[in-house]
Amino acid sequence: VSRRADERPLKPMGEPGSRRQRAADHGERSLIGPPSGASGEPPDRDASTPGFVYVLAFFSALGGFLFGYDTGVVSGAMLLLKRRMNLSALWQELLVSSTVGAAAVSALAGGVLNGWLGRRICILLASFIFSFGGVMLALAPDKVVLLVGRIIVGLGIGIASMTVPVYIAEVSPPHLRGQLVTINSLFITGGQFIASVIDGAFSYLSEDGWRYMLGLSVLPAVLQFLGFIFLPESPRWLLQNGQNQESLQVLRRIRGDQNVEEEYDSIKASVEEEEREVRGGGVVLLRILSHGPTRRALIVGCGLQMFQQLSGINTVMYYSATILQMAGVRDDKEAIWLAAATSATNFVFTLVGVWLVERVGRRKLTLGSLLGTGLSLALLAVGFLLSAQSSPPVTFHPVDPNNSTCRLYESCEPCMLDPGCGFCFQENGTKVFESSCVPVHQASTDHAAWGRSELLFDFKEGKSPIWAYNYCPTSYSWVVLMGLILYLAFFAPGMGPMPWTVNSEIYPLWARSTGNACSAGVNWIFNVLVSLTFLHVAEYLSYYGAFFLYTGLVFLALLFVLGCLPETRGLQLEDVEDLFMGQLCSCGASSPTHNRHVHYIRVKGSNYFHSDDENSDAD
Ligand SMILES: O[C@H]1[C@H](O)[C@@H](O)[C@H](O)[C@@H](O)[C@H]1O
Repeated sequence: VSRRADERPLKPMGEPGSRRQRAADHGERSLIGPPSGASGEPPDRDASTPGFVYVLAFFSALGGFLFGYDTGVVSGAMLLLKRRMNLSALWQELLVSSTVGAAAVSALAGGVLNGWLGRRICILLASFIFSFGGVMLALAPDKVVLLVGRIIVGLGIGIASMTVPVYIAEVSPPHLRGQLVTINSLFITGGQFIASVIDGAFSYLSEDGWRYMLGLSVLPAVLQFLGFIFLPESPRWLLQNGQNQESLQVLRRIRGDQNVEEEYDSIKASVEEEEREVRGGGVVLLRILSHGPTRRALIVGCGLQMFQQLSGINTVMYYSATILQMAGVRDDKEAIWLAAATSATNFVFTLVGVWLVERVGRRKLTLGSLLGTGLSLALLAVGFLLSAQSSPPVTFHPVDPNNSTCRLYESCEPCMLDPGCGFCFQENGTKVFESSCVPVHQASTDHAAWGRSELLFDFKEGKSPIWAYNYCPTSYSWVVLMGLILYLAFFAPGMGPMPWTVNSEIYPLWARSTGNACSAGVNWIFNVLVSLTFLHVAEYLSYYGAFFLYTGLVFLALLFVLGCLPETRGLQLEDVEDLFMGQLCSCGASSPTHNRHVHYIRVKGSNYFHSDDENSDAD
């Protein structure tokens, strides 16, 4: 009967019996020859990390770019498409959410594909799917082909979203892993930013602009496909699949003149031990659930991804245009460019995350980010609350031919929360006058169903009324705007990238594909849930209520991370499992590397560690 791993006590790294020690023991039997770094001096990591690993990270992260581009570009494309193809609200919703839905399905299926075909083939497959879907979208003759294209692109995004972080984590040296995996998230937000710029640039081409917007993603997809024809498979996957020589060759290629023997031994020992421990096969997910440390890792991984989406990032990104309209930006074109500024903020602050991840570690970065995100959400909510309390009254009640609900509202707030109505008003400086609540046009939310000319009749010459759909004019918009900027500045370095980074490193090799598939699936499922429910939540709780709700969820996330997220910085992937040996919610407190950054050096078959205080800062 095999020993249950969750019954094993938590062992400090380097103690006899830890993975590291087992790897060192295994090293004594190594066939590869004496280690080159056995002098007792820590290896000069910066000098010996070859550029090739950055090339690998770049080509892989193009998958992140496509993820960001394809999810980001659709809002701008939809503005043109809904007019060109006369799309109903249902079709618009379908075209937007089908991609995210398809990504959820393919991320879940990606686990099996990853284990079976390997990371490299999966990335090749994803870039092929992206290219094919992109061509289809660019040439689409009608909305049905568009829908099929969007689903195909979504399938690519799902596979890429779970494979790329795993691949980067598996090829990176431990001291750079966090930074390189976080670059994938940087590429996601970079993709969203470029998409918003492309949306802005091509919005002037009202005829065919959407074809360029949707089709341009083919370029990075083809670049990634070509690159990966020449790039190697992950050495860890190769070893797991018995291709030992190939694995060693790849390790030598990606580590340059560094000593690869210890890493090779460590992976090999880990694979062998896993084979013994998880002998018997069966469904990997069931094995994960019945094995304490991996079950706990899965809870942490999925919890992080769930809370990332429950923090409302995609609502805030999507809603930024409306927030800007509240702040007085009334021109459509100007709003599009300012929305690009929002995604630029998200991008720039993700860069801060790349810089911080190896300096402060995943845990502190996530905690700090959550704290700031929660406070910014509260500020956003207060901004919306103040705006609601000073909501301008309806002063003009035109006769409603259809007796719609719009005629019942006395102020802008309930009127704008009703998806069937909009607020029509005149403005003198910040003073609102001659305002009414009228039904929105069935085909487009850009104008009212009727009554515009009737209203115009009453208004002063030369001044046309402003049509506000989804927002109310307010003098507290600056509070909301500040909340928005602070939100992005805090979310982007931590809660944006860390769920992806942490998931790429917390599972043992046998559970890595499935663990990442599940957590990426959770991310996509909550992405759909939050974006589809936002307007309904706002209808019941009002905007400030919705943002207070997100604030509460971020507070829960903070407790979750505080209790359950261990620090993985600087550890070899094979050692991370040891962090989950203890109780789930003691991870933060009992992490063996807490306040201690372990650095191992092999000396003639035995090992010891240098602490951070000595000479091994990972910067
Ligand atoms: O990490 C990413 C990033 O933060 C994006 O901005 C967001 O749109 C995604 O949903 C998220 O997974």
